[in-house]
Amino acid sequence: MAIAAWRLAQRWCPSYLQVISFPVVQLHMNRAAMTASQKDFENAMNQVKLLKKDPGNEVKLKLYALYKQATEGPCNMPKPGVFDLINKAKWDAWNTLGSLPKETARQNYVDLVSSLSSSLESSSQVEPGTDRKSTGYETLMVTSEGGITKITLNRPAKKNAINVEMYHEIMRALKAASKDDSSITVLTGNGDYYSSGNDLTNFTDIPPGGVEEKAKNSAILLREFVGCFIDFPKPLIAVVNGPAVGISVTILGLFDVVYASDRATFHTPFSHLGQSPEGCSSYTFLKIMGPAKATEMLVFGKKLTAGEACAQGLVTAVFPDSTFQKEVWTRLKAFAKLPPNAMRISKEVIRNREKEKLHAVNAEECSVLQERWLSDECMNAVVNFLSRKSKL
Ligand SMILES: CCCCCC/C=C/C(=O)SCCNC(=O)CCNC(=O)[C@H](O)C(C)(C)COP(=O)(O)OP(=O)(O)OC[C@H]1O[C@@H](n2cnc3c(N)ncnc32)[C@H](O)[C@@H]1OP(=O)(O)O
Repeated sequence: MAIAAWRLAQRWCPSYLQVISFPVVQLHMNRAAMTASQKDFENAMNQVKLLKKDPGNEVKLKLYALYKQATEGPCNMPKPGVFDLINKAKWDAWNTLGSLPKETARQNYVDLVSSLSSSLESSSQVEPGTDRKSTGYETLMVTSEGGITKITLNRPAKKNAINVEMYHEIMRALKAASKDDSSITVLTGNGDYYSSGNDLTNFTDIPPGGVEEKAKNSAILLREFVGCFIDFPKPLIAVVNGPAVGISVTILGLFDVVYASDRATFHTPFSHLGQSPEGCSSYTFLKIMGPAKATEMLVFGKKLTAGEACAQGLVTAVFPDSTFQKEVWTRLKAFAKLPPNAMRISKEVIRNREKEKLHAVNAEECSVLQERWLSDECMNAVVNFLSRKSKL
């Protein structure tokens, strides 16, 4: 069976990636050490064998990298030479995962295979209604299982920077999650980052109307995006698997629960970028941590550790990175078993009186930002990042 999968993989792989073999073979050697999640992992390997279409080199590299990370940990091989194209591509894919814990890699592997299984017409028989994967997302992985819809930001090579497509896809996924039969919704990131915030290349695609039109369109998009979080009707949980920057931090004030790995950091460097706060943080952060602490973050760009963010109320609980996924998902699975209508109505009672205020704050923040994006301070910061002169 393993050899058949390997042959299939070989058939899929065109020229320069031909030696990327699927890690099914090694998996069979590890059967003895199987745990519950190891079982899921093996099921995922079997799913791969049932795919009828080639998922493409990018996906195959992701599968390879996640397998290596899940079984061997962070990339420990010397970097291949520039002319060794195949091994360099594999090494790059693995190395991009940084210090992603083995358990997370295993989970991400399972999620990736699940999303492929639906989109590439798996021939396996999946019991209807037990484990649905949404297709048609380029920048996300979306799964719905056991009462939990999980939205995973999936641009790990770009530290899950949110490009225009991802803004739209997150809105679409949230709208779908608000209507599906899941009880709770989770947002998390694939790879070593939760998200590096707004993709700074968003500012480079200038329409015929020039930078003013770009700023206007961006403000409209941002307002709609944040509005989806304000209005989201079910319990919304952030599983912050690694560092979070910019808008991925500010919208946390609109989540109901925020769980963080102790590897996560929280950074809103708006002044450094010539920008101003969004995601309703100019209101929610003040309520959560008081004006002085909020000012340190939002005006002076102080980066918080997960422990500090928890002490200040932005984060609900922090877990050691090594047990993060296990501990968090145990909790989430228990929450998902609670009566869904009671949870939705309780959220409504807690949040509804603030909604109008939040929409007004959102509108004001977007209008201020629309001006900021046209400032020299902002344009210089973006140019400096894009010309590799500065990072956070
Ligand atoms: C519609 C518009 C709405 C706007 C809403 C307003 C939102 C505001 C914000 O979110 S402000 C925050 C913006 N984010 C940043 O300024 C982060 C910029 N990134 C960095 O400083 C660094 O990349 C880092 C500290 C996050 C990580 O550093 P490091 O570990 O050294 O990794 P790399 O820099 O090599 O990154 C790998 C790869 O990812 C690309 N990348 C990372 N972050 C972004 C980003 N925010 N935008 C675009 N690209 C990003 C980086 O360029 C590398 O790409 P490459 O491999 O070189 O192709």
